[in-house]
Amino acid sequence: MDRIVVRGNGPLSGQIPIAGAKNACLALMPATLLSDEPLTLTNAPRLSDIRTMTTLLQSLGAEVQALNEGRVLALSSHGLNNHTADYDIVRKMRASILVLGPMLARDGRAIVSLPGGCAIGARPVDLHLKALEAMGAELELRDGYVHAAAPGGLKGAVIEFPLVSVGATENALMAATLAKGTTVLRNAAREPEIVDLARCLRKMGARIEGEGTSEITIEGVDRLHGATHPVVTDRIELGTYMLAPAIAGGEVELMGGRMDLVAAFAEKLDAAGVTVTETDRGLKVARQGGPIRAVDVRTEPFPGFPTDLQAQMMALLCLAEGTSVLEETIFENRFMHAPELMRMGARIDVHGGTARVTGVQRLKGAPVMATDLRASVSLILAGLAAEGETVVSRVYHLDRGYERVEEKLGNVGAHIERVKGDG
Ligand SMILES: CC(=O)N[C@H]1[C@@H](OP(=O)(O)OP(=O)(O)OC[C@H]2O[C@@H](n3ccc(=O)[nH]c3=O)[C@H](O)[C@@H]2O)O[C@H](CO)[C@@H](O)[C@@H]1O
Ligand SMILES: C=C(OP(=O)(O)O)C(=O)O
Repeated sequence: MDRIVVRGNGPLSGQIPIAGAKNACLALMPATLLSDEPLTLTNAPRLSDIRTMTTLLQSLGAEVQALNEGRVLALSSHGLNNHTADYDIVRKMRASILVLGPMLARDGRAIVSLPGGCAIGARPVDLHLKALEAMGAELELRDGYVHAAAPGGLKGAVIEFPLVSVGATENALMAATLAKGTTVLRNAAREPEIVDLARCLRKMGARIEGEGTSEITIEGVDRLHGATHPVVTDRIELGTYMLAPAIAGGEVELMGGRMDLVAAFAEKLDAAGVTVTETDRGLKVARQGGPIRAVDVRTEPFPGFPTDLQAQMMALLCLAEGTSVLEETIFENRFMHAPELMRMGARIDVHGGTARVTGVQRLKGAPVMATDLRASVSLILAGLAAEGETVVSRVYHLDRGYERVEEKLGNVGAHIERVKGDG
């Protein structure tokens, strides 16, 4: 397995293009299951998670062609001939559960493996299942699979989520587009990826109002048709690369970046002593004159500070003047990067969902590894500012969500390379 080797070498300068969002694309791809007609997604990111969703959809009999070097995905569910999403694919990626709602809505049946927990938490899918049950689905859990049936079709329902779930909102939203009558989703997730999915579904003929607010209303229609849709910018890739000049110094322009996607995060950067300005091509990020300042961070559903940027923000705060308190409220076990950062000289105390980070003058390179995607990239960011060499192994986590990280950071002056071999 490959490793990423980073050598801290001072200020960065130049431009980094930001790709389409992994988490939007992973919800948009299953939307193809709602229609017989082709769905074309442009601005798709080239990531292993996208290849996993491709394999899953193909296993169901859908066609997925990657065109233009993977930037365009041409999907069609015309030949759908299997309604079972197999454990061997689903266990690799939790977003696989997003095929459940669409398959059930279109054909009245679906069998989908339960995804199981993962490194950052237990991550149950009870809210996805309850929402589908409220729409009239009959569900049975057998041998690790959800067996779902709605022989007479799904029916509109009022669904109030007890907590905000991105995935459950997406599954219910897709299912409701073909349900009979009106569905109201209350306490719905407001993430930009939800808005992007709703816009795509509307292009396919769905009748949806309220996306981006906590109440979404969907009038079911008889059928959806084909569409072409560009995947929204990846706000998590954007935020990650915004942290590169924040940590290493210098000035970097993030091409395609949008302030509305990262407003809560940019506010914390500003408080930490990092300037973010809008340009006509994206966002420009530069370190202000003085040291990095400690800031407190609490992760929350959008529009709050995203949990998917908590690990990367922690890397910055390891070098701040003073003590920062980071509170993780979304996932119960999302501080696995802390012990690895401590191996690089960071001072961090973790108690339950809270981490206290006391800034140090400098970090030192070390061999490190991570057990999830954002933890991995936080170690690369720390490596940009560390003395000596940082070697990050288990790079397959990184490849789930970052395309060519070494190329993007290398182009702005970072000393970073991918070494092929054992990891
Ligand atoms: C592919 C994708 O888009 N992944 C994102 C999505 O994950 P995902 O959609 O899985 O995350 P959710 O928003 O559903 O999870 C939020 C919280 O709700 C809990 N929960 C969720 C569903 C459920 O049925 N029952 C339940 O208890 C989860 O365990 C978690 O504690 O949103 C997360 C929160 O912004 C992000 O970190 C992930 O990157
Ligand atoms: C947690 C993440 O992804 P997933 O929900 O696919 O595990 C992430 O993108 O940081």
